[in-house]
Amino acid sequence: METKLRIAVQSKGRLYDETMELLGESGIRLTAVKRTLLVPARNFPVELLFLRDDDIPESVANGTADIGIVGLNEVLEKDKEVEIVKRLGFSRCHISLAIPQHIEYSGLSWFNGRKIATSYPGILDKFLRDNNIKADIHVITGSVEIAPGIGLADAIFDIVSSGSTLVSNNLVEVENVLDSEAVLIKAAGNTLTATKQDTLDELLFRFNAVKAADGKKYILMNVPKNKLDEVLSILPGIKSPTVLPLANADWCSVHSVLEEKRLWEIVGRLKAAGAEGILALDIEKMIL
Ligand SMILES: Nc1ncnc2c1ncn2[C@@H]1O[C@H](COP(=O)(O)OP(=O)(O)OP(=O)(O)O)[C@@H](O)[C@H]1O
Ligand SMILES: O=P(O)(O)OC[C@H]1O[C@H](OP(=O)(O)OP(=O)(O)O)[C@H](O)[C@@H]1O
Ligand SMILES: [Mg+2]
Repeated sequence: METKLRIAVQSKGRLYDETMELLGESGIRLTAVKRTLLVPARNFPVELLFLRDDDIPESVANGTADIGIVGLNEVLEKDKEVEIVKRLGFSRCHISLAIPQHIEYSGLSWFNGRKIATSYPGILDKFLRDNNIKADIHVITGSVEIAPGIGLADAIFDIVSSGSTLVSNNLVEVENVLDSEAVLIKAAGNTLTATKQDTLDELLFRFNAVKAADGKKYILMNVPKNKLDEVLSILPGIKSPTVLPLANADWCSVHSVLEEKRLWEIVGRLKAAGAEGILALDIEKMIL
């Protein structure tokens, strides 16, 4: 029996790079650069099945793959028998209704009787039914944003991230229907073999360690002992900061972990409090 955990991943596109980065940071090395559909890892009992993202939910539901990494939007759109094991926090976007900028939006009822272009008819149909709106859904697979401009539809329902595609097509987002991100899925109600479950547990453990380190910095500094209390009161620390003696008995070395977004604010306060020789380092993994 096959003992390798088979993971369906996007073969190219928006999810590909970050999926491969996450697997790489989790220590998984592939046997060869992909060009074949199925590539085993050389140091971990997994193999990657490279697919179009549209096919990932079905491949997991029917057991072709054991797990998959795909956008939540595709999972909901395809509506296959899969369950979400973990939200992965990358490829964040939302799926929204947008209308031409010049229109004064009066609320959801504006969509009654309108024609909406989308690549996500399943999610849109459910949203419209839940809100008692009767609109005409026009399915197109790409370049959805140009539909209103060429008279193909009154509005669109599509992926929005920075919003720049909307702006360049003179559209404005009026309803955010779904917040999406990459998710790890498995077949609903299906139990993996004990060996594959062990592999999945180890994989999730590593993903958590990679994610915990994300956006964190390790900082260390020299502090005069008479300023130690003040410096410690500035540091948020995970539990409590490490304080180590130095050759000069009047000084000590303080180590801690900070959120990167607060780094400059905290460093400024540490300097003012008397800390010197402050170093801020990247953290690769954090095992909590
Ligand atoms: N601009 C964006 N910003 C962030 N995430 C996005 C963006 N566009 C798409 N995504 C996410 O990445 C997923 C894959 O997008 P991509 O454009 O690669 O899909 P695709 O063209 O359908 O690819 P495929 O060829 O595999 O079918 C989307 O389903 C969505 O979850
Ligand atoms: O809000 P924004 O940051 O502009 O991102 C949104 C756009 O990104 C995606 O398209 P992508 O750029 O992947 O091109 P595609 O049409 O080839 O999918 C999506 O289909 C939107 O069109
Ligand atoms: Mg696709």
